[in-house]
Amino acid sequence: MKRTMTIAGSDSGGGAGIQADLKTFSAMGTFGTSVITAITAQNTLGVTDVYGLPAKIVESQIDAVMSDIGTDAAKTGMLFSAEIIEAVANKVKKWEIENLVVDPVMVAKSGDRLLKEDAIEAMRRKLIPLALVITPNIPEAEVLTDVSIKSEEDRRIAARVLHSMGARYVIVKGGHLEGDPVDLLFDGQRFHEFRGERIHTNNTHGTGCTFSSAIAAQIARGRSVYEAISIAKRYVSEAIRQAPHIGAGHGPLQHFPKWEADLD
Ligand SMILES: Nc1ncnc2c1ncn2[C@@H]1O[C@H](COP(=O)(O)OP(=O)(O)OP(=O)(O)O)[C@@H](O)[C@H]1O
Ligand SMILES: Cc1ncc(COP(=O)(O)O)c(N)n1
Repeated sequence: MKRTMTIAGSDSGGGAGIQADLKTFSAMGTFGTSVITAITAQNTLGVTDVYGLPAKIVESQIDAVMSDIGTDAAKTGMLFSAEIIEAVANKVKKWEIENLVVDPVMVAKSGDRLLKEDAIEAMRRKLIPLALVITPNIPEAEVLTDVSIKSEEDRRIAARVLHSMGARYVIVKGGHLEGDPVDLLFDGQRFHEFRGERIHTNNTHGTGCTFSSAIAAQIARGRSVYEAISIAKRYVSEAIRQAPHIGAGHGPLQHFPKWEADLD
């Protein structure tokens, strides 16, 4: 069985973070392991408290997983601080993790901050150069590149800047745009658009986490980055469509046991 590791924050509400990642890994037929960076007290309405863990325990969790179980791909989500980002980057190098998907999580759907302001430079310099795939949404791409994205041309410029920082594949997600969500991939040479149909709903808590985890799991299973993104997009759409209507705010998605089995 292929192995997938998430390095991310815990969401007590079960909709995003580590919890969404493990559900997605499982649905994709991979064995998921988890490295927790921060604990959030969170539900569908928002984040009421955050406790960042010391970088040392993040490092020892990675060592514990890698020294015994290993991984075929990994993803990062909420990394909270510059110290944690540096610790993760060092361990990714030490353990030679090449299939790394970086979801540069900065704020929750509710608007609460999940990454300290002074950690953005560490993300740019230490982690992005190690990424096989980086999956920013539009506001994250703007913060990382200092490009204000007002048009499709601006989005392409931002994707090029992120590629020049060292990420091999850049996908700037279109969930925050008006109309049907189109995600833009840049592989260093060509642009490719992944088109979806907008589902009008409040149940979108965890879409970004689910998307990046599904990409990591499909890469672990040997698919190309293009195939992995296309499968991840179908999975997220279906997971939004069948969301269970839990909580009074941005509700979580529905995950599907053994979804992978239906693919081939
Ligand atoms: N309402 C929607 N209907 C269909 N697809 C969506 C919708 N919202 C987001 N998506 C898709 O979900 C995936 C995640 O994108 P999104 O831009 O929402 O990520 P995100 O902004 O990181 O998530 P979040 O805002 O929860 O942090 C993308 O493939 C996007 O196109
Ligand atoms: C612990 C944690 N990590 C990430 C997110 C972002 O969620 P999304 O998947 O919606 O981008 C979150 N709300 N909480």
